[in-house]
Amino acid sequence: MFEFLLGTPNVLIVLFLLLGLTFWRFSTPTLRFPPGPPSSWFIGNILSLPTKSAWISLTQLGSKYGDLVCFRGLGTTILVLNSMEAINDLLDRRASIYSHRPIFTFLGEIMGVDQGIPMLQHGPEWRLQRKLAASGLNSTAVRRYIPLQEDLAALLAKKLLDSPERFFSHVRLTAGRIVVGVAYGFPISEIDSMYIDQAEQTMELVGRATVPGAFLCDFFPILKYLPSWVPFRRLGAYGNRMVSTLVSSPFDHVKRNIVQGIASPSITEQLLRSEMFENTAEREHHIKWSMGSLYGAGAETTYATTLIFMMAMALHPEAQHKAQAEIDRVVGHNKIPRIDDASRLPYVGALIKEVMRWHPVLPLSIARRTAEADQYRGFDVPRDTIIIPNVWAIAFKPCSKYDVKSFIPERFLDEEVKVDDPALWAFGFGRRICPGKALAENSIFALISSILAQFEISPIEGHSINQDFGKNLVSYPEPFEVRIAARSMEAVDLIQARSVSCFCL
Ligand code: HEM
Repeated sequence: MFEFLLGTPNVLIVLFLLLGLTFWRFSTPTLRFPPGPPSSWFIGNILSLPTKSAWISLTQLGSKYGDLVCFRGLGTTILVLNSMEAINDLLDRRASIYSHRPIFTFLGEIMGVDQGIPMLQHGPEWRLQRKLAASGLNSTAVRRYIPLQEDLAALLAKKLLDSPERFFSHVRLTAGRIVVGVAYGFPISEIDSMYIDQAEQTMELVGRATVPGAFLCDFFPILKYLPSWVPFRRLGAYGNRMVSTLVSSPFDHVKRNIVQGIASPSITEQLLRSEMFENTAEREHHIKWSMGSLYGAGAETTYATTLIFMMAMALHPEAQHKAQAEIDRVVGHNKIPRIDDASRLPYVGALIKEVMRWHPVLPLSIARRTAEADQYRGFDVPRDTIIIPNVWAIAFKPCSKYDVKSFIPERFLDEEVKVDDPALWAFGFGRRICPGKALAENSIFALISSILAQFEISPIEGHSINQDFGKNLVSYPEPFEVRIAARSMEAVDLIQARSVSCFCL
């Protein structure tokens, strides 16, 4: 688990553990904490906190202990929220207390990721960066990017036609292209060569750093002062350089394009051109980091959702065929739905909601931290408590009529049952709700409806579909194989013709 710390003298680790334990034991006044797994006097119950695929075990613990499950030890208190009611009460109605993020020493401080929106603490810098992002991502502003999203969906269709077996990498590239296109406006050829590869390598390291326990300095921040030759410090310095390049180079590129008069429309271009503000170094820093946050937050989630859709379609042909029949009937046979057709396609809408419910891509949302001590339902919640909104528990809340484990889009069309709409929980809560929600919803509709209209996804004969999922913060499917084939010869012609008419090439 602590592989990156190899080389650190073990005696130092033991010393820090003992110091932490002693401090924690004797510095906590008697408080009333929510229930949780049994505690030992010395180390509390923190070691019972599941790390991999934690959402499943935490949901099981929720059935035993209720909406609130508490873990304590090593100076840390973690409160898991297992219901919409508890999440809304705290993250929304008490947003001034519950909107900080946990402090990740390795990812945040050492790699420098804490300068962008998702990891910034609730305060003036975060507010400013969110405002900049919202100016280009609100539901009106994102209409500007509909042609780009529809073009990229068409290019994905062409790639799926040419080399269907490489669908993982095609979908990943498409999800990245959308976010980079919206944030910086580069043509596709430039995006691929100058951005995506480097972004993916950086995200790989970021993914490793979000696994709890991967870096001991997240438990004992004092370790960050160890000399720079210690392996995890060297890796951190390397990560810091990658993050810095990822954030700076596309921003500088847009600036140069503006000077040369060749910048395409994008959020960065719009912000830099704004006549209401002077582009001081400080404002440029805010824009650079606000835009630099979008790839990490927006590409993986869109990628994961599309892959989950593909797996679900191969496993549930009846739902796929109903959605295809609706598209053929409403939009027309051999026509690709436009994003503006979404409201006319209720079954496709329900299928997308079911994809998001069946396997939420951020099953534990993104954790928060309390800014001050609080009390809830008669329990104490100390300052700096880590809050985990377990949205998996909401997705899998038992339902009287439909099996929660089955893939049944109809549950969202049935007025007799009340199922919490993923639009209300999959994108987070309160002040920190996902600022990319409107863009993401358009992307997901464009990609999924285009694939449904033009392809048939099915299992490969003689092969079972691997249904394992990643266990990190963003949980996407492990490699699986499916057959992806054009629905007809007319569909092949349509895919060819549409892909050459893309303006973004
Ligand atoms: C299916 C797609 C997506 C899902 C499921 C998703 C979900 C989420 C969730 C759960 C959060 C945490 C909110 C909270 O703490 O309450 C979040 C934050 C965020 N998302 Fe998204 N997101 C998606 C796509 C996008 C896209 C396309 C963008 C941008 C282009 C984006 C940008 C962000 C940013 C910047 C944050 C940090 C907000 C903050 O900390 O204040 N997301 N997202």
